[in-house]
Formats: sequence, structure tokens, C-alpha cells
Amino acid sequence: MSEKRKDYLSWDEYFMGVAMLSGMRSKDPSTQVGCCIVSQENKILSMGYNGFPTGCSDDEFPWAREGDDPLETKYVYSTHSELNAILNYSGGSLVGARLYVSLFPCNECAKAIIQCGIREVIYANDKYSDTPSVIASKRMMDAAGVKYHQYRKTEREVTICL
Ligand SMILES: O=c1ccn([C@H]2C[C@H](O)[C@@H](COP(=O)(O)O)O2)c(=O)[nH]1
Ligand SMILES: [Zn+2]
Repeated sequence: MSEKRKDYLSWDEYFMGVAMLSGMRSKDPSTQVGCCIVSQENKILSMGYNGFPTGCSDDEFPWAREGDDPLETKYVYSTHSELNAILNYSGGSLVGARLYVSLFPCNECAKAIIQCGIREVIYANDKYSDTPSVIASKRMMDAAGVKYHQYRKTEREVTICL
């Protein structure tokens, strides 16, 4: 009798993989962020990625990072992946959930994460760790008792032919 497979994805690989796949939907030319929210029973509750709100065309609103006029940059329009994942959830409470995300949450996402009761954040990249936004985010999550740690990367490479 054949034995069960041994090289199946761990829970962390699975959920971070789903977060990263979700980020591949983003049209942001510089930073694509994906997020996956998971219950205490390891069930996926919601996903999201960074992009413009419904009705705000990807082809008409700006993707620029810089410009003399802030209204011509993406920052005033883009909805972050974490907020999209929280807002996409229509099942009730997110209290006690974990959030997997490819980039450390900014201060605005941290507020939403705290307020909806998510208790743990697992992030892949912390490239903006020196910015006031991320420093404030960590300060708020520390105060609110939201745990966070960096995803421990494995050797696994996943190829999907679509
Ligand atoms: O918590 C966060 C922080 C940022 N994002 C998104 C917002 C933007 O679309 C990009 C960042 O773009 P840069 O060109 O690297 O400044 O990331 C997010 O989804 N969640
Ligand atoms: Zn954010």
C-alpha cells in the first residue's frame, strides 16, 4: 500500500504562497502586494492585493510614484492589499485570525488589522522598515498585542503552468 506524500506544502508555505499569488493580480508596476487572511482552524477567509477601488480604472488613474502634483501619483488612490482583504471578507468576524502578507503592513493597514481583531501578522518583505509608516505600524501592533514575525523562507520552488 502506498504511503501518503511527504513533500506537501506546510501551512505557512500554503498561505504565503496564496498571498503571493494574489499579489500577482496587482497592476502596480513597482510593488505588488498580496494578502491572505486565515482562521484559527487554518481556513482561508479572504484575500486581497493592492489596486485602485472599484470604478477607478487601472488605465485612467495614475501609477506614478512621484510627481509635482500628489493627485498624479498612485498613493492617494491605491487600496492596500491588507485593507482589500479585510473589506473583501463578508463572513462576519475576523477576531483571532492570522494575516499573511508579502510586505510589512503600513500604519493605515495596521489600524485596520488591529480594529478587526486579527491577532497575528506573518510578512515576507520589510523593505520599508525605516519609514515612519512602518515604525508607527509596529508601535501600534506592539501596543495592541498583535504579534508579527517574518515568514521563514524554505527551499521550495513552486512552478504552475497555467
Ligand atoms: O501596507 C501596505 C503598504 C503598501 N502597499 C502597496 C501600496 C502601493 O501600491 C505599493 C507600494 O508602492 P511603492 O512603489 O513601493 O511605494 O504597495 C500595500 O498594499 N500594503
Ligand atoms: Zn497599508
